[in-house]
Amino acid sequence: MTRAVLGVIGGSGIYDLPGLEGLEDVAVASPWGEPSDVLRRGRIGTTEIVFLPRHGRGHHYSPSDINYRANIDVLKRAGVTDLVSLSAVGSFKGELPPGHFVLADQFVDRTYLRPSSFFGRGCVAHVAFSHPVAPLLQKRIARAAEAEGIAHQVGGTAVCMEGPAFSTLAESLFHKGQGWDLIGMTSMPEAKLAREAEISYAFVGMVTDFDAWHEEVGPVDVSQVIHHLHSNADKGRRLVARLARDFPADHEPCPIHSDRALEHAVITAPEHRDPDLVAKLDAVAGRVLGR
Ligand SMILES: CSC[C@H]1O[C@H](OP(=O)(O)O)[C@H](O)[C@@H]1O
Ligand SMILES: Nc1ncnc2[nH]cnc12
Repeated sequence: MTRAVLGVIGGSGIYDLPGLEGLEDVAVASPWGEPSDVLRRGRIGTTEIVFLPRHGRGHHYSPSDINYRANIDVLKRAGVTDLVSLSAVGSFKGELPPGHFVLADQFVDRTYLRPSSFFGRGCVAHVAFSHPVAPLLQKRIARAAEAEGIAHQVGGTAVCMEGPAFSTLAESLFHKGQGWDLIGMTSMPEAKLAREAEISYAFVGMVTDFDAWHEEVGPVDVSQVIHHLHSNADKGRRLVARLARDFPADHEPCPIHSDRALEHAVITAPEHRDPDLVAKLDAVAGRVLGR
């Protein structure tokens, strides 16, 4: 049995988690570079929580500048077993208006400026990623949303764009035409890296706008986005508090093996592995690389 540690990545508008007991800030070093901020550790009830604001406190990293590898690496080093990603998103559906939460479980990666794997030359690994979200964690979040009376949809597809500018009208109509639900700028490569690090991951998209497609609403209005960011942030914090309150003491083995994703993934023969890369992988892949 592994003790559960609930990680929370706060997105735009969520730079803190009030209500943590026994709070301490811990600067965790990573061989992958600078994470977005120090980790804030604490407890809600008996559940251990580790919180990291994705853009840093003060929001100084743009979506393309975030060191996603360092963020996931330090969360792994802190013992995080289950990770909830909170993210402000645009919606492609009239029935998913600002204020709605969407527990997306599919992603389309349209980013192009971000390293998206811990692995590479000298240690190649291929993890399964057809189902990026851990179903038991998603179910627990859905129950917490229900209990808190937060309007939400379970499941959905989020496209991740590079940003930081919002989409053109043509892009927005194209994305909507695909039948996708949401657009954001940060789910990728975060979700992929969590899988490589064998952390069970779930995503909460908190809708702030209708992107650019909506004829009556028009283009994204940043002042409206910020208004909704603030009201969503309060609900997001309530959601996490409820999730934590009812969280099991031990990590629940993931039925789709998101917590064992590296079991057969490393393909480079031991004698051909780059010792420097293997050393950097101590936290993420130590379980299978024998470190
Ligand atoms: C302020 S709206 C655009 C900004 O908000 C989202 O950030 P996050 O996913 O961290 O909540 C979006 O991805 C953009 O970075
Ligand atoms: N319309 C949008 N496009 C991309 N990211 C977003 N985050 C919030 N709203 C967004």
